[in-house]
Amino acid sequence: MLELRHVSFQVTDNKACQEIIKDLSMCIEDDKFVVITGPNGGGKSTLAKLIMGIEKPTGGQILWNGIDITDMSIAKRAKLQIGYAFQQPPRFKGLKVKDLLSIAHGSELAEEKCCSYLTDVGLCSKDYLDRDVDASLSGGEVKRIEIASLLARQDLKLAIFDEPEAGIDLWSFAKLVETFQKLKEQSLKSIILISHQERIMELADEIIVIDNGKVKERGSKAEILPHLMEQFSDNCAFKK
Ligand SMILES: Nc1ncnc2c1ncn2[C@@H]1O[C@H](COP(=O)(O)OP(=O)(O)OP(=O)(O)O)[C@@H](O)[C@H]1O
Repeated sequence: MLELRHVSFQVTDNKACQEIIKDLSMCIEDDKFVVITGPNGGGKSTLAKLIMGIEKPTGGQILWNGIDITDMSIAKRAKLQIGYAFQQPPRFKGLKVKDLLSIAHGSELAEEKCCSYLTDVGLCSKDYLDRDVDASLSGGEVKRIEIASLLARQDLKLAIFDEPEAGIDLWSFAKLVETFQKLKEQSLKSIILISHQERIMELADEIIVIDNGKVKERGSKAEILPHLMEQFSDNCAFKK
């Protein structure tokens, strides 16, 4: 179980202090598929980065299966089987896609297995295995390779996907929805998926709305989705 206790995160910008996450407490139960949503700038990615250790909270505690991970490095959290796919993934000059997938997997992956992870994210695998994960890939390609590398981490107990739909075409998005549906059915890990997409929210066991650095609402999709769509239909934060 993941537990956040009174977590806060402040930054100082031009001498002004901004509180991005505000005394936020929540638990994510094991093997749940949780979608985090909410308006742009509400603090969703920051929250994901705090869970992964990319940012350090300025207050509060984060516990993973009862272990206090608040001050742990990203590498240590990765060893505790927590993984994160960035909203804007990094590129690795000189590293081939098949090698990235093997590194993520933790051992040499057979070509056939690499291909199946790439197919799961809507990429025609044979075209990509030997490509470098560098600036020659488009934004949507690198994004899907990043998601495939998290899928290749079979040991994960908590997988965090930050807006997997961002920059992805409609055909690949349909494939991704199918892949997330399969992950949910396997029920082998907790999944936190940050998304604005109704079709992804429909997969959720639970939806958490983060707004202005706080949990604004949380509940089942039956409780949250209908009025969420109503509430935000005018400001285009959510797309069908
Ligand atoms: N290191 C930082 N320094 C200054 N401001 C920051 C920093 N990190 C985040 N912010 C600000 O905090 C707010 C929350 O950012 P965050 O990326 O977490 O939002 P989000 O909910 O993921 O938004 P979106 O839906 O647009 O991806 C934004 O206003 C952002 O500009």
